[in-house]
Amino acid sequence: MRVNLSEDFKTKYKELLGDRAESLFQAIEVDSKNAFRLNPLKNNYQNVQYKLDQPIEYSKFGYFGDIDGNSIDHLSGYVYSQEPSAMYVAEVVDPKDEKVLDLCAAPGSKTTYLASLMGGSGLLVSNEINNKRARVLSSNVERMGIKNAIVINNSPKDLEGSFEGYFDKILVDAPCSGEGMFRKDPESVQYWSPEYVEQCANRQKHILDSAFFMLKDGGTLVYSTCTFAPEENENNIAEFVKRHPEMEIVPIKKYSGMEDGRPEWGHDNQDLTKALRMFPDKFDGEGHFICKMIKAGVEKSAKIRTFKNQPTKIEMSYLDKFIKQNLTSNNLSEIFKVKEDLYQAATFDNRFKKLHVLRNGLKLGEFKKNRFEPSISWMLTLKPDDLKSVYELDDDQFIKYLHGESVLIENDFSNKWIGLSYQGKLFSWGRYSNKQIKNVYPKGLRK
Ligand SMILES: C[S@@+](CC[C@H](N)C(=O)[O-])C[C@H]1O[C@@H](n2cnc3c(N)ncnc32)[C@H](O)[C@@H]1O
Repeated sequence: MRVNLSEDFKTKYKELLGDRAESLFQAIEVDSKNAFRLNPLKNNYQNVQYKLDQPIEYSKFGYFGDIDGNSIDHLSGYVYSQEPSAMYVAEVVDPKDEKVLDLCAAPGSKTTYLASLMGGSGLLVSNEINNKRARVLSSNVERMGIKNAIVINNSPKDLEGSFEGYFDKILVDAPCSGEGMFRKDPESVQYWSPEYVEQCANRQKHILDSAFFMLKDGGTLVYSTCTFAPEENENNIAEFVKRHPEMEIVPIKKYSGMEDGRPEWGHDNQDLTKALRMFPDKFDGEGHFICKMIKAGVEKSAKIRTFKNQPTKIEMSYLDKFIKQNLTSNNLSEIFKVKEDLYQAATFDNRFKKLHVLRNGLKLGEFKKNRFEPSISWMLTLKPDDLKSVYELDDDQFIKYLHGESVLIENDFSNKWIGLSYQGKLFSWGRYSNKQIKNVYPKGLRK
């Protein structure tokens, strides 16, 4: 036995699923299939070293297969590893040029997928309550070259005060008992107990109520979990729509192997057949539940009160000089400063000022004594044509650079800040001086 399911767990699912329970238990013993997504925000984004011969039919960017976390495709944000079932969640949200809240967002699989679908338009608010996890979320947003996201670290309750009726779409990818992930992460079985399932259901209820409060009339709420537990899925949704009759469950397109939600597990609410379940004995992915709901009423846009904290004239001149020397054009807009850091904002809405913001849009760099120094986040959004100079590293130079070493080269460059690429993918700035590329790869990313 690879996964040590408890007797309580087995008894519960035998009661709920009858004869089918055995096939579920057997599926939990089988190795899960890995998958990854391409990132359409990148230049030539399909140009990756991995085979793209097993596309996932319900995902615009997903493929079955393994990726290597040390590969250039991963480091430069061309690929993101994601379990196949989880990929469908962002597709169900279907975000457009609008205000989207991902309320439980770390480590960022769904946020980065939402950003891929938004293609740089609209505002993506990626919130995570746990600070350590929020920082991982922020680094994934950076790696994937996302410009239109603000990453915040607050509790759902903290957000309510500022965002009543604000968002067009909200995703609650809730913290759950994780039963659907047992086969991918067998260790997690040890945390399971009937009481833990109840605790999760109770926490989810509060998160859902916060989401309801922040959703605009006519807005869409998508709720998802990676657990089988009816308490956390159908039952929670049935009670939620009872508390908030303005919410209507709406159908989700189902692909092969996807099943209807079970009304008998949720107060016999027949609308739950419109929700979606993925069980690993019938579906090529881990266990998941998704429900989509719409809030009654006509959409009206929340008024935005703006703030700005502009760089000084002299700082602007450092930035202009940097751009003139190193870039082919100046496409920046909406820039603002936080301490010495310069950002291109995802939002100037005042409401975010009170929150714990980890990044608002794109960090461009920072002002040092009498100059501007660019940040890697900016590089991860650039294309080779945006830069005056790009240097393609060979295999040895790439390994050295990732270690934090400088690299000697034959070429001469007339400018100082050059784009470094490997296998045609930009992944870092390099500081050129006298036939040497000085290492500026962030210490935390070195290998
Ligand atoms: C299932 S995970 C989210 C996964 C993420 N959406 C992704 O696709 O990468 C749930 C997240 O909810 C967070 N969380 C825990 N308690 C919470 C609470 N009371 N309110 C909001 N989020 C909470 C956890 O820290 C965790 O990061």
